[in-house]
Amino acid sequence: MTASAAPIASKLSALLAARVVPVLRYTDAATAAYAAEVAVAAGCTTLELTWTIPGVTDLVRALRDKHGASLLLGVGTVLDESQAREALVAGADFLVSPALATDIVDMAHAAGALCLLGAFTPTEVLAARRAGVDVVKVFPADTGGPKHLAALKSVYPDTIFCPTGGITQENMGTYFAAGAGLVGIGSNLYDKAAFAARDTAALVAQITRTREAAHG
Ligand SMILES: O=C[C@H](O)COP(=O)(O)O
Repeated sequence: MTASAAPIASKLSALLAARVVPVLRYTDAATAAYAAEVAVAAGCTTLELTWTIPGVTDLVRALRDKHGASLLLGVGTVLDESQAREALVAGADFLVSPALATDIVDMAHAAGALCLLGAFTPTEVLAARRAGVDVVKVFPADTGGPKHLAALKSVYPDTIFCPTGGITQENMGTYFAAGAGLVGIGSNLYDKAAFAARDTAALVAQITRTREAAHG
């Protein structure tokens, strides 16, 4: 495993400090690479690259080579041990699954990486906690909204929640108020017209505003 030697605790601190995790889900690697560079230019210190990006592990390596250990790189939509292993070998700092893929938690930790598993119900959150996850990804967040998150937080106050799915710059404050430790933003992070036009300056300005809003 080639995950950075930084201890898991410091990676968790860095993830929480970021507040917003850009979730890059694209069907081609070049578009994902562009989205990653825009996010970094806007000051994002962490990125989640979904397994659905062709050659995602090559992209992880390329971003690591270019930006070093200070950029916290996660691989998302990890569904099984084989994907987890490849992501960790590529140097992922964290793994994210949309579901209770409890078999990848110990693998991540053994490689010095964090693990975020998806859960939606109180029973699923309990299973995620028992598996030792670092953060529970409440997915899909907008199905239950901030009230659902607040209800989960009320019974699991020491769990770090990362609602993901339908989060926007406009609504993320309601999730933080409901107890989110951080949020994942995918399709709403980039203005679609600006992204299509590859208007980097506009995108950087927009994402900078989102980051600043997340820090209150
Ligand atoms: O894995 C998470 C989702 O792809 C992100 O959802 P979103 O695009 O609604 O933010």
